Amino acid sequence: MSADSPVLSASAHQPSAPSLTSITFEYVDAPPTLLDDSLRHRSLVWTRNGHGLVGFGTAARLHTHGEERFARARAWFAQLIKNAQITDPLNRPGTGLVSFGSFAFSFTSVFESRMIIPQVVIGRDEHTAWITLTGTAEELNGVTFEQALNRANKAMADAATAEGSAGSIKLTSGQLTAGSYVQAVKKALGHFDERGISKLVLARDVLAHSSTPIDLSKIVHALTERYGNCWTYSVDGLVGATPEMLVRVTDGLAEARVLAGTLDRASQGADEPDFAQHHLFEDPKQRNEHQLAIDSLTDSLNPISHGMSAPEEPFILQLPNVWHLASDVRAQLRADATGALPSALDVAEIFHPTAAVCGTPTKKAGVLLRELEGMDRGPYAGPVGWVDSRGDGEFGIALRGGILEDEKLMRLYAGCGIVPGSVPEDELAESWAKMRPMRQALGAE
Ligand SMILES: C=C(O[C@H]1C=CC=C(C(=O)O)[C@@H]1O)C(=O)O
Repeated sequence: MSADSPVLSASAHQPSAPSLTSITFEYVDAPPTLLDDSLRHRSLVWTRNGHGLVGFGTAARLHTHGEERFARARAWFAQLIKNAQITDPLNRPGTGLVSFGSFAFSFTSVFESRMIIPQVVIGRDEHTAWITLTGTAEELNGVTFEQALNRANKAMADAATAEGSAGSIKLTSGQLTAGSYVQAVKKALGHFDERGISKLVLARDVLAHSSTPIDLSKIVHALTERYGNCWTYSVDGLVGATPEMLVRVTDGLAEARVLAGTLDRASQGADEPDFAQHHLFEDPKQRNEHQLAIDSLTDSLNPISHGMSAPEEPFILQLPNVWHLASDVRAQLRADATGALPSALDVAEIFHPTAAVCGTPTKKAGVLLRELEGMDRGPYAGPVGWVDSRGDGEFGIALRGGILEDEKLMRLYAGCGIVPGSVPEDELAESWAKMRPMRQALGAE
């Protein structure tokens, strides 16, 4: 098996699921820095504080789009699990057969939502580490741990890019210039009453042109070092570090981190120690924006769960670039009539798009944001993460990131929740603050 093995792929029109074999080995004396050491230009990444998954190569993939993108992905993955031979002595979240996934924000997007089963997965959680190989039965017949380790090392070498000197970065406007973003925010505020909208999240994009090929492993390293508390992701050129967990499912327990309400840390004066408390936690506009995001999540979670716990008040999440109002919500998922619990992918579909990335009410906000942004968000603000054959998994919201459009060009995105009382120029400044992690990772500031 090599990165050049024929890829078993399926398109939206021919969703065929191959017969795969998947073998997991415990990696007993793995170094603590295992995941950081594994990051490469073309690796698939989901990591936080040194835990998570790094994948290499493609054993199978599905590309799909449109309104049925999640349903097709779920059906394909279910069929694939049914056909698979899985040997997994660890039986933990992220071991055994795993698929990475990245989904377009909108059903109108030309971006192809995708599921990718890597040939090699290196994983680590707080207790142990592992290597999973996935391929045909023939390829994996009699494979030992030492061979698995060799294959992992080979996959890492294949996924690396030639070291290039760090290039210079130039930022230019994307589909929405700074001026047209301010105008869009003004227009949004003017439409709220007549359209019955209480919150709209408007995004914009910026292009980062590099003088040399962009090495994604350098970006991912920079993000994990500085934003270790966020979930760093890299899937087929979509890369970033999101602070927002759409849903983590572990054995039927669903957990989400809802964010809405933002303050740029660069705006704090030296003589204002309680700055975030005053300007974020005690600000009625910010609290309203946050409450709308909580309501949207709990409305989606209620019908599929019981025993929900949501805090009465948010906490202040401090990141290197911004503060956010944050709330951690958890609930036990309900089994369906057949006794099956919803998977992380099922729940991601149900939650998407939350009011943190679309608005309230969802449908009306979605229509207005397409009108005012006039751009294709691609996978920005869509679910990104992984799911395993048990249904455990994690999907974050693809924020604070960018998409590699060609080897020297990356498109960065950021959006801001607009509510009555929002000041357009402040929202533009906030969008810059939200792009800071990627601008720094690219060396653009
Ligand atoms: C839409 C984004 O952030 C969301 C998440 C947290 C706080 C937000 C805000 O305060 O506007 C946004 O709703 C983005 O980073 O592109």
